[in-house]
Amino acid sequence: MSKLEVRNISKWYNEKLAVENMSFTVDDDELFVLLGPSESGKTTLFRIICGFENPDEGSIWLNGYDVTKHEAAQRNIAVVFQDYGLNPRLTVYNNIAQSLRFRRFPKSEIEMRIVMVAEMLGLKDKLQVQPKNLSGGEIQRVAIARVMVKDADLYLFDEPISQLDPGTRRRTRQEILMVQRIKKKPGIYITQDQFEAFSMANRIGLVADGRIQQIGSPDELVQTPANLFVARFLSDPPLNIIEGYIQLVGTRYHLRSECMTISFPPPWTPLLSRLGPQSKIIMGIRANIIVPEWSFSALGAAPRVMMRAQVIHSGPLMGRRTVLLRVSQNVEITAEFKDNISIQNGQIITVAINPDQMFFFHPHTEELLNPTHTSVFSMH
Ligand SMILES: Nc1ncnc2c1ncn2[C@@H]1O[C@H](COP(=O)(O)OP(=O)(O)OP(=O)(O)O)[C@@H](O)[C@H]1O
Repeated sequence: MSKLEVRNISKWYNEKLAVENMSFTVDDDELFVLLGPSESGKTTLFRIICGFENPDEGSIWLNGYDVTKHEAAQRNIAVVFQDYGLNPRLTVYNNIAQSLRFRRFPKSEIEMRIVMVAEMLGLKDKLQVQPKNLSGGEIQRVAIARVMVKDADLYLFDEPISQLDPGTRRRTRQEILMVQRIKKKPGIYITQDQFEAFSMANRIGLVADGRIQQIGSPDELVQTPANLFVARFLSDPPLNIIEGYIQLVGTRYHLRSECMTISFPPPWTPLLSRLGPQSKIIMGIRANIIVPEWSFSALGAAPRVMMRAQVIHSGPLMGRRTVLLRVSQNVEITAEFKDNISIQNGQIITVAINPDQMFFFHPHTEELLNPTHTSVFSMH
């Protein structure tokens, strides 16, 4: 068994709690992506896992052993750093060989491993070159080659491709996935880029303000975001956020906002009654769930909330159309229509939203309110 366990890690820098009670495990053969905005605590946790920094609380377990007190060199971890960490005075060959020499591998074994990895990563002709004579993509591949020659218990990648052009990024992502496939060990990949996270991760740990906001597969995070932060972070175009107030009419709760009224089916009643009368609720509406009148047939029998809207602005976006709509005097929302039908500014259209695809968040904690985790509107 080779597995990483991060248990209740916290780290303070003076008054600042950089990492707060973070816990997760990464299994063999799994690539776990730590995704989050700048200053969310990713690098601090990464340094603690590597052994460059001590946690104030919690422990790190590798292969069933507590390695929290082990020096970095005692942990068998392979790392690709953000700045690649190559030695500029050494050739590519010697940069790759460094860690194997440190571990006293025989010369012939070192050569065999380097030749094999250089072949795989297209670096055969560069082995005698110094890093200053390499392109950004080649430097990146040398950094990957250095981790690939090792037999580590854990592979870590800290924002390794943020400085590369899009084509080289794509290639490098494939190479990192190849390391995972070949090594079959736990891997952690750190990034601020949601596209990168979604294209690589088995599971994502989304972090903000030093805390893990949610852990799950890419689909789980998109379909059931734990809170408003997660829903916003994973929405592009940005999430439409509308506030409404609940009202009990007879036995049923309604949510009234300036632009729409939604009648909640009975499974919502216990949850809404706990919020109290007239409580605020935050609605989150992704741009791509707003359906224009000419596509209503696609909704079939799905429940829908209808709104009249005036087109303020519309612009093409890679085969789609992003449209800014005014749906009431003070509320504008962004919709994303799949078809490229021509729309005029000022035009009045009707749009529909399936409330099962909307998110409702607690007014104070901003956690997702979901009474059953199923599509309750469709059933009533
Ligand atoms: N050595 C340090 N001394 C003091 N504060 C620090 C130190 N390292 C990090 N911090 C603070 O801890 C918080 C988390 O920083 P960290 O570098 O872990 O975030 P990050 O998510 O990796 O950000 P980025 O993506 O920009 O690298 C930040 O507020 C940062 O200013």
